[in-house]
Amino acid sequence: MGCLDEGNGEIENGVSIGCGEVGFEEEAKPDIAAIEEAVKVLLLGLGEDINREGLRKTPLRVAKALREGTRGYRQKVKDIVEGALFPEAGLENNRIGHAGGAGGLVIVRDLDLYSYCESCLLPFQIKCHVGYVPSGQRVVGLSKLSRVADVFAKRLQEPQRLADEVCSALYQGIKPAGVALVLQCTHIHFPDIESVFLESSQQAWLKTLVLSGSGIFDDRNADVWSDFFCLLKFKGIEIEKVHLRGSSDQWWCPSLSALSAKVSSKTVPVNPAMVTSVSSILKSLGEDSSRKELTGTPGRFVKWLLNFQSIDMDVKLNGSLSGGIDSFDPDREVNFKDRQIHCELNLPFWSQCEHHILPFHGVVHIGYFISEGFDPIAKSLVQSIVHFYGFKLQVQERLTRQIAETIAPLLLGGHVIVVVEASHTCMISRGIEKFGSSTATVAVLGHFSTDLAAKAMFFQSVASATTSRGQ
Ligand SMILES: Nc1nc2c(ncn2[C@@H]2O[C@H](COP(=O)(O)OP(=O)(O)OP(=O)(O)O)[C@@H](O)[C@H]2O)c(=O)[nH]1
Ligand SMILES: [Zn+2]
Repeated sequence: MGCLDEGNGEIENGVSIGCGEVGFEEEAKPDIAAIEEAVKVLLLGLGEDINREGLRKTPLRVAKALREGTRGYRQKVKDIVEGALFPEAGLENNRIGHAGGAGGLVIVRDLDLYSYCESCLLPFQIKCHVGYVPSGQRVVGLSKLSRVADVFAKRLQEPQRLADEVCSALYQGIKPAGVALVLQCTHIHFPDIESVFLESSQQAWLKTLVLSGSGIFDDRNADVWSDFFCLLKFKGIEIEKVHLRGSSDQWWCPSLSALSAKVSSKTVPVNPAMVTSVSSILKSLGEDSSRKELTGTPGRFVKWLLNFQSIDMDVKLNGSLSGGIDSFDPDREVNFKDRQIHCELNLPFWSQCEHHILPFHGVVHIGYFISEGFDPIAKSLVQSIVHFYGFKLQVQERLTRQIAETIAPLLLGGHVIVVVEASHTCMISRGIEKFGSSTATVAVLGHFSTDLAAKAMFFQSVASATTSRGQ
């Protein structure tokens, strides 16, 4: 079995590689109790009752999720790679060419990883493609490429540094001819109340792609890179078609964008006790909260969280509700002879699961009957109702019910059906880590609970809208 040689390389934030070891100088174990106390401060800052049913265990769940999400600080590359280097012959009697353990390119593609964004503390998704060119007649166990990538993903990260750290650790750990990485990173959009109400068509995702190479991949124009991209193309990953983030890109995290900084400076001032508690969470995780990339992070995370307090939104919603409906006549029943089903489909929403304070987001579909002579509810009002209930600490079933119960009184007879489709970061980035999973919930009021044909008609409209959304 191959063994690791001494290798020293300094990686930023005090983490160094010594004989393939990667980890903080001292063993940093997150202080779960301290993180729980800090999360309670955040919940109180949102105007929440920390003793209510859904939130009682939330501080502990959040502390466990953060500990899990930063376990990389406590793992060592050496423990992963050592014992997983296998002797593998190259070409016989030195024929010209390269293959096997002496020069045959190896790539593991489509590794799903999650990391915490160091700028805003939200989890971001990574599609990782990692490859190397073996040398010295030995190859590494394929799973170790993913495990080493996960060591660095399970930290507070930024895409380019993540790619460079994995590349460097593999290059030092395996001692191959070269290592290369392509990371396709996806960050949830960073909505703020103002801009969300202005243009609800905001896309929910921001994407970037970064590369890193060492050894024979050092030179971006080396032939071996075109071999690497060809093997990615077989999986439909066309680098040319993906925005390759360069140094000119002024920011990766949407919370750093000028728009977000400008708009959010207009929203409620950030609560200093909440900012201090996020700084204490960073310290409990063993991070150096004074390192330049982290100095603004607590404030940016609190600004994100303040989207989910419910205080001033009530005013906003009631204002539009009372002014919005003038044709409402509670006694007039729908004349089902000439009724139609009006659908509002693919209304975007963002929310935070109250169990883990992690985003879940997706789309809302709403159907209701309208009669001749009655106008549908203004789409902007329906979208405001969706955002009003989205921007709270929620569970998806409650969100679905609340939207239906708020819309029903605006309708003749109150007949409404609501479907919410969402992906839950808490089920993808941690815990069961089921990438690609999504949850749908339904609320039916009045006639939709008995009129199966009407319900089927609505579901059909959603199905065609979903296909057109390319889901
Ligand atoms: N019904 C429902 N459950 C949710 C929602 N968001 C998060 N959850 C669940 O909340 C539950 C919390 O369960 P706990 O066992 O207390 O916490 P946990 O140990 O973090 O759970 P795991 O996610 O299974 O690791 C999990 O099963 C989550 O999937 C939601 O919108 N609706
Ligand atoms: Zn971010």
